[in-house]
Amino acid sequence: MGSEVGLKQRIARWMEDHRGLIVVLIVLPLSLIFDALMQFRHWVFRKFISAPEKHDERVRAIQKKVRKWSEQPQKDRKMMCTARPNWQSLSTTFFRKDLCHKIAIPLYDILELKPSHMSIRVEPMVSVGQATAFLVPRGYTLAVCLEVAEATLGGLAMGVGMTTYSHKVGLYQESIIAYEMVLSDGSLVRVTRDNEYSDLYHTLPWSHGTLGFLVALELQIIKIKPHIKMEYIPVKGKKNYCNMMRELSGALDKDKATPDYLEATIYNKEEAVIMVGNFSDVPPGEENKINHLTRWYKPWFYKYVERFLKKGRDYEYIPLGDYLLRHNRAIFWVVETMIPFGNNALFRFFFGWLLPPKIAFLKFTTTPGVRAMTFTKQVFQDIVLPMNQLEDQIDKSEELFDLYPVLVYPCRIYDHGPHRGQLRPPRKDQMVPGANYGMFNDLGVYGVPRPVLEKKRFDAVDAMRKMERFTQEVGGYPFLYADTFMTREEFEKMFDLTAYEQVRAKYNANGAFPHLHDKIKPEIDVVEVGKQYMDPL
Ligand SMILES: Cc1cc2nc3c(=O)[nH]c(=O)nc-3n(C[C@H](O)[C@H](O)[C@H](O)COP(=O)(O)OP(=O)(O)OC[C@H]3O[C@@H](n4cnc5c(N)ncnc54)[C@H](O)[C@@H]3O)c2cc1C
Ligand SMILES: NC(=O)C1=CN([C@@H]2O[C@H](COP(=O)(O)OP(=O)(O)OC[C@H]3O[C@@H](n4cnc5c(N)ncnc54)[C@H](OP(=O)(O)O)[C@@H]3O)[C@@H](O)[C@H]2O)C=CC1
Ligand SMILES: CC(C)=CCC[C@@H](C)[C@H]1CC[C@H]2C3=C(CC[C@]12C)[C@@]1(C)CC[C@H](O)C[C@@H]1CC3
Repeated sequence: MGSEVGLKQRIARWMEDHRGLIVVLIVLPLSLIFDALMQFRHWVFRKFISAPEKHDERVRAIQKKVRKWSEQPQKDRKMMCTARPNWQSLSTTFFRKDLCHKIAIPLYDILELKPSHMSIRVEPMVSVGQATAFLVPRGYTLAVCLEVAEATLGGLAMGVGMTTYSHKVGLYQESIIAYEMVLSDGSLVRVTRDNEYSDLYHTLPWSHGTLGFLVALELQIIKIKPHIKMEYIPVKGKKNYCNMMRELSGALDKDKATPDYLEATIYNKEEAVIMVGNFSDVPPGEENKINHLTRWYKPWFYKYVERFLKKGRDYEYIPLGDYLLRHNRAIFWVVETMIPFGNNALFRFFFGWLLPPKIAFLKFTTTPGVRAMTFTKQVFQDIVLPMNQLEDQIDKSEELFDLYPVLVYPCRIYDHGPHRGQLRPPRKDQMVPGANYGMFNDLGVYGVPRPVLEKKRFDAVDAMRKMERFTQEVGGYPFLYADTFMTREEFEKMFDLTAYEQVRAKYNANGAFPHLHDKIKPEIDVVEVGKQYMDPL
C-alpha cells in the first residue's frame, strides 16, 4: 500500500517536473484535433441548422419543455439547469449537472443588428468570437467585449463580464438593454431596466442561471476605428502606478477625458506597464508602427509588454482584431504554467501556431486527480475590488500568493440603490466625486504561487479564505466562475441576496433552480482536498 502511494507520488512529481514536454507532445496535438472536430461541428451547425427566423419556434419548444417539467408532481422534480456540458463552460468548477433536470438551449444565432439603437439582439449561446467576427467588419464591437473568444454572451449575462473598456461603461451587465427569459412556469418575459420586471433586471447578473432560462438578449454596441493606438507607459514605484491608474481611469474626476481602453500589467510590486489604447486611423508615414501582434511567431503579449520596462515609453498601432485577441495565445499568462518554454523564439516559430490549448479541451480532459492538483497548486481568480485600495490589493496578493504578473482592469461599479441586485452600492469613500458610480478594478491572479514553485508547503484553502475575507472587508466581489471557499453564511455577508431571494420567491424559482451558492460552490470538499495536497510532492 505504502509503495503504491510512493509510486503514485513519484509519477506525479515526474509529470510536474516534465509538464512542458507532456503538454507539447500530448496535450497540444490532441487539443488541435479536438479543435478541428469542434470547428467542423460549428461549420455543420452554421451551414445546416442556423436559422435566426426559427428563433420563436425554438423558444416555444423550450417553453414547452419547462411547462412539462412544471406539471410533474413536485416530489418527482429535480431542479433545472441548462444542458450545456460542463466541459464547454468557462468555469474552473464542475457543477453536478447530472443531479439536475437538463434543458437544452440550442440557441446559437445572431438575430438582429440595430444600428439606429446602437444595439444587437442575439441568442444566448452566441460566443464573443462569433459576435466579434460579425460586428467588426460592420464597424462595431460590443461595448463590453472581453478577450476570451469562447465565452458565450448568455453565460456572461448570467455571470459577470468585464474588459478594458469597463472604466467607461461598467460591467457587462450595464451594457444589457433587455433579457428575454423563460421562467419556471414556462412563461416568456422581456426584462428591461424600467419595465414591470425591473426587479429581475437587477438580479439576473451574478445569478448563474438560478432565476430562469435566458433565450435572447439585446446588447449595447459601440462604433470602432480599424486600429488602436496603444501607448505603453512603464512606471516604477507602487504608489506611482496606482496613482496613474486612478487618474487615467477617471476615478478622481468624473469629467476627465479617459482613454478608450486601459489596463495595467504589474510585473513585481514596484514595476508595472500601463497600457493606454485609443481608436485611431494610422497617419500617413506611420505604417511601420503597425504591429500584428497575434501572429504565431510573435512574442506572447505580456512578455512583449514587459520589454517596455527596459525600453521606456513607446507607442504603436494595433489592428483592432489583434488588440481584442492580444491575450489569446498565452491565455493571459496561464499557458506559461503549462509550457514554461513556450515563449522561446524557436518554439514560437515552429510550434506557436499550436497555441493556445483549447480551454474546453483542458476541461474535457480534467480527471479528478488533475482537478484536485490544479485547485491546490494553482490560482485562477478575478476579483472586483475598490480602486482606492489598489495598493492594499497588491500587498495582499503578494502576501498570500506571491505570484506575478498581476492584471488590473479598471471598472465602474454603479450605485443602483440599496437591495436591488447582488452587488451593494459602493461605499461613500469609493464613489467618484459627483458621479453615480465608484471606480473599482479587476485584480486577475493566475498561475502557480511562489511557495508551490519553490516546493514549499502551501495551504491553498487558507490563502484563498484570507483573500475572500479581505475582499469582503473592502466591499469587493470575486468572479464566480472561479473556485470560492466561502460558507453560505460568509457568501451572504459578501453578496446582498435580499432582492435575489425576493425575486426567487416571486417568480417561483425556489425548487425550480438551484440556489446561487449551491450552483457556484466547488463540487469537491475543498478542506479535505486541500489537506491532502498541502505538502509538496
Ligand atoms: C446554429 C448553430 C448551432 C450550434 N450548436 C452548437 C452545439 O450544439 N454545441 C456547441 O458546442 N456549439 C454549437 N454551436 C457553436 C458555435 O458555432 C460556436 O460557439 C461559435 O460559432 C464560435 O465558434 P468559432 O470557433 O467558429 O468562432 P471563434 O473561434 O469564437 O471565432 C470566430 C472568428 O472570430 C475571430 N475572433 C474570435 N474572437 C475574437 C475577438 N475577441 N476579437 C476579434 N476577433 C475574434 C476568430 O479569429 C475567428 O476568425 C452552434 C452554432 C450555430 C450557428
Ligand atoms: N473577462 C471576463 O469578464 C470573463 C468572465 N468569465 C466568466 O465566464 C462565464 C461565462 O462563460 P461561459 O462558458 O460563456 O458560460 P457558462 O456556461 O460558464 O455559464 C455561466 C452561468 O450562466 C448560466 N447560463 C448560461 N446560459 C444560460 C441560459 N441560457 N439561461 C440561464 N442560465 C444560463 C450557467 O448555468 P448552467 O450551469 O445551468 O448552464 C452558468 O451558471 C461567466 O461566469 C463569466 O463571469 C470568463 C472569462 C472572462
Ligand atoms: C480578464 C478577465 C476578467 C478574465 C480572464 C479569465 C481567464 C483567465 C479564466 C477564465 C476561465 C479560466 C479557466 C482556466 C484558466 C483561467 C481562465 C482561462 C483553466 C484553463 C485553468 C486550468 C483548468 O484545468 C481548466 C480551467 C478552465 C477555465
